Amino acid sequence: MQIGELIKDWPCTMKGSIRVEIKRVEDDANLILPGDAFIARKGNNSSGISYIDSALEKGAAAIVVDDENYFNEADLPVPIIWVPNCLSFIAYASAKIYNFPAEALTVIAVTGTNGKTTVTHFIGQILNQLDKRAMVIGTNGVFIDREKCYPEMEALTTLQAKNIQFLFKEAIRLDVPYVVLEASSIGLEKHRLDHCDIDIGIFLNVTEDHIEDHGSFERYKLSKQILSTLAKKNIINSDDSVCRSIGLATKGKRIFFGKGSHVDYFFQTLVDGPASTTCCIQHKKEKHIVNIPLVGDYQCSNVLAAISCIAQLDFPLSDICNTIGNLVLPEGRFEHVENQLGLSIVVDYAHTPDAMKMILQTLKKHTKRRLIVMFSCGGNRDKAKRPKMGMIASIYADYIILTTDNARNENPQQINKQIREGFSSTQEYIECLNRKEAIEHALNYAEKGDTIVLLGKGHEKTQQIGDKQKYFSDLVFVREMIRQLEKRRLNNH
Ligand SMILES: CC(=O)N[C@H]1[C@@H](OP(=O)(O)OP(=O)(O)OC[C@H]2O[C@@H](n3ccc(=O)[nH]c3=O)[C@H](O)[C@@H]2O)O[C@H](CO)[C@@H](O)[C@@H]1O[C@H](C)C(=O)N[C@@H](C)C(=O)N[C@H](CCC(=O)O)C(=O)O
Ligand SMILES: Nc1ncnc2c1ncn2[C@@H]1O[C@H](COP(=O)(O)OP(=O)(O)OP(=O)(O)O)[C@@H](O)[C@H]1O
Repeated sequence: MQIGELIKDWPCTMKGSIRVEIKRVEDDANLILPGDAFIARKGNNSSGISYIDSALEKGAAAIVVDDENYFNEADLPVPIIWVPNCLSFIAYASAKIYNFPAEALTVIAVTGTNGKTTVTHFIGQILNQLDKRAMVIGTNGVFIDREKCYPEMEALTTLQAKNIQFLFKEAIRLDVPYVVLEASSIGLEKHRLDHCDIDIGIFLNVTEDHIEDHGSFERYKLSKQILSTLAKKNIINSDDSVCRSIGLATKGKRIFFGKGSHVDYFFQTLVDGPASTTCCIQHKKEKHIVNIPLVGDYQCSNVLAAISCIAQLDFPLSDICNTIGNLVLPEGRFEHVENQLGLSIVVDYAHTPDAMKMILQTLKKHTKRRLIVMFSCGGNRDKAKRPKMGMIASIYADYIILTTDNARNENPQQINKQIREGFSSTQEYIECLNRKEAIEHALNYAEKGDTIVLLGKGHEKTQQIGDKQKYFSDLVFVREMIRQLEKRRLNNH
């Protein structure tokens, strides 16, 4: 596409020829290929302007900036364009280069502090069972019909706009009509979901997370709210007060789901078992009894979010309800680890106060003996949630193992000290900073009938210490340790 065509409907100023051919838009100079337009945007760590020379060496055919002074003074061998905001331009230009692919797809975006990965995967699984192909994009990666693909994509909850638009184009090429993606507050604020032609937006819950990134809870909420303006129809959890207020302020079409019988789709828990939950799902006068193979009211709410969404795509509610018995959680979410030690061992991704409360409340209810909780909090972010998570852990746990969870540039001992501010004075705990040793300690400390829950890392395969990502997987390590313990106990008999 010629650069003139690319920018003709966008506010901008240009120097140079409008006839230069552009293949893609790219904001990382390291990834520039000949014929790309390099978007030299300001970042948190550096400015893309420092990388213009490198982009030109790699064959950039045009440069886009949002720095007016640089634009005025620049004298480059290729066209240069000034736009008011590079991030919003990159979303538009990526969509335009691929001929606005989202318009040919059904796009569903799920936001919320917790449950986005879970609900996007549920929607994908239900669509598959209804014989529809679906692409799911989010924290755990990109999946087509439950197969992981595009492993080279950066691990973000909401991918950069250039990658989302590329995947939309891929979905069309591969004949996948539904794309379900996670909408993080950061992704929404950074325009990654602009020009995605979102058919349905889903609001799960808004509690505390990323407050330091946004500056305040109010701004975090406003970032989430952006989705309600991008989506043609919004599906809102009426049990969450912030979501409800966003829903009520929405001018477009909206559907509410939750526990109250006054909402469009509601559920009532009939049997709350140790491995599954039986619910009555109701829409107007239509009622269905479903057996959800999951525990916890919050999971029923996640399932209802997915059901309400698919029902809006004109699938009969009875057909949708028939698929619920086969739902499985994504990797690292309430994942039971098989063992012959007589223990219940769960790996979970909870890393916010609300998520922690949900999982610990659920586990406590179904634990035969003691609940042993291993966790810490991430470094360089959201300090306020540390004592809150400490308090929640202390309410439910019989024994706590404080460890390290992406301490980044902070001292993990200091992080754990802040967590302990929330502990009750009688709380039994130990600190094992080495995560491997912490898991080992949990397994050695536990006795038959106890429940161990390893929180915070879920599916993740790395631990960030300083600026380095080191390999670590709770799931891999705990399985390995269990095997060794089982062998040792067998030999001792
Ligand atoms: C806050 C945010 O959006 N950060 C992303 C952003 O970084 P940045 O804007 O600070 O960019 P920068 O590093 O200062 O660089 C400025 C510009 O120079 C370019 N550059 C930089 C270096 C270089 O050698 N060459 C070069 O061209 C960069 O590509 C960029 O265009 O652009 C980077 C390059 O694409 C991303 O890797 C980075 O995401 C980082 C990995 C990240 O951790 N983001 C997190 C905070 C994030 O987005 N999280 C949300 C929420 C998750 C949740 O809900 O838990 C998510 O949706 O994932
Ligand atoms: N509806 C919910 N309400 C509160 N907590 C939840 C809910 N659903 C899941 N959780 C908890 O949150 C954890 C993370 O779930 P999930 O990965 O689905 O959320 P997410 O919003 O995608 O998280 P992230 O944005 O960090 O990727 C789960 O392991 C579980 O402990």
